[in-house]
Amino acid sequence: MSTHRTTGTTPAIRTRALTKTYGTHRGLSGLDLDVERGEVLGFIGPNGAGKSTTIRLLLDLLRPTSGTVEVLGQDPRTGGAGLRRRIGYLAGDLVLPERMTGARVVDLLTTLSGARGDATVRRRVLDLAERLDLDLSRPSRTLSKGNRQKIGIVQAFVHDPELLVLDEPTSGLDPLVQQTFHALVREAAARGATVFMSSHIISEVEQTADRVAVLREGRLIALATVPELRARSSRHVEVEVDAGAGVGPDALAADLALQGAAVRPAVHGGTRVAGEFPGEPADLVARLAAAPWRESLRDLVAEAPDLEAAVLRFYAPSSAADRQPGEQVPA
Ligand SMILES: Nc1ncnc2c1ncn2[C@@H]1O[C@H](COP(=O)(O)OP(=O)(O)OP(=O)(O)O)[C@@H](O)[C@H]1O
Repeated sequence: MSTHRTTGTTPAIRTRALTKTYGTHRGLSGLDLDVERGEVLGFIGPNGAGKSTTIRLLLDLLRPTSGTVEVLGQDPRTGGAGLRRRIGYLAGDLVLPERMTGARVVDLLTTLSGARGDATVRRRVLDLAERLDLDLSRPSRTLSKGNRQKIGIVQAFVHDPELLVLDEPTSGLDPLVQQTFHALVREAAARGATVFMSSHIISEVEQTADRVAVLREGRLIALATVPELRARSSRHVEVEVDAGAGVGPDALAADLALQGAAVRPAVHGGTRVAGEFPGEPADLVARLAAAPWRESLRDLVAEAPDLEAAVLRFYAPSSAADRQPGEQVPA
């Protein structure tokens, strides 16, 4: 295992005005981003937002048009093999040699990344394969997309790198394997590794990410912690009171400050409304406790906050146009 993780004083990743254009086409525009050591950062954005471009710039697979990038305190351009060995990388467009077995591919890639084929690494390969339910004895060409992706995950994690850079890592994985993957990310973070992982949907990163950076059309349009996003997103709430309470739907919605309230069929023959509650759970409890109809409450539903909806507001062209890069999620 590496001994120099969490000892660095510089961020694991630092970009300043990082820009990449493809001819006249914009790939990434002026990215300023610090990813702290030991942090899990979810890098999300719709197709074509510039996620893979950023990742390739971090790994010196692409060169910036302008701006700077530092990875583990070094310039990826000059860091060479020494720097690469400290990084576990899963490519978004993973291509595997068709005839090689999973075991051979992992062996080759771990050798290239500098992890010698010692007993610790061999044990780690077998452990990862077992946890991911991956048969290493089969040639890559006979594997499904999800099983190929597992090979990519094994080779990224096997040498316990200081920094994991993962491009759409859960692509093709079934929900059970996704849970195993999230556990691997949490374990890596627990030992002090930094994880930079891209996705186009937040639900894939919210379980593990400390912060989420939202990219759209090559620009960083939001950077927030998951709790901040959660606090700023609304939750779907339904309340139902006894018919005998004589409370109308408008009063119910007003007492709870529900947004976009609509009348719903009442399960128990009373009055039922549904709407979005934008505050914290404690605010909802306080409003319920203060409501004149609280003794007549028959049913209550309060769903988990919809982070997807909160983030989708940033994807909408109108919301992004005037926002500055890095601006926090508004309330
Ligand atoms: N080699 C290239 N030549 C020209 N344009 C490119 C090239 N690579 C990327 N682009 C363009 O740059 C923009 C950003 O692409 P990028 O692949 O970084 O986005 P992404 O966020 O990773 O998207 P996805 O989620 O679809 O993988 C897109 O408009 C894309 O068409």
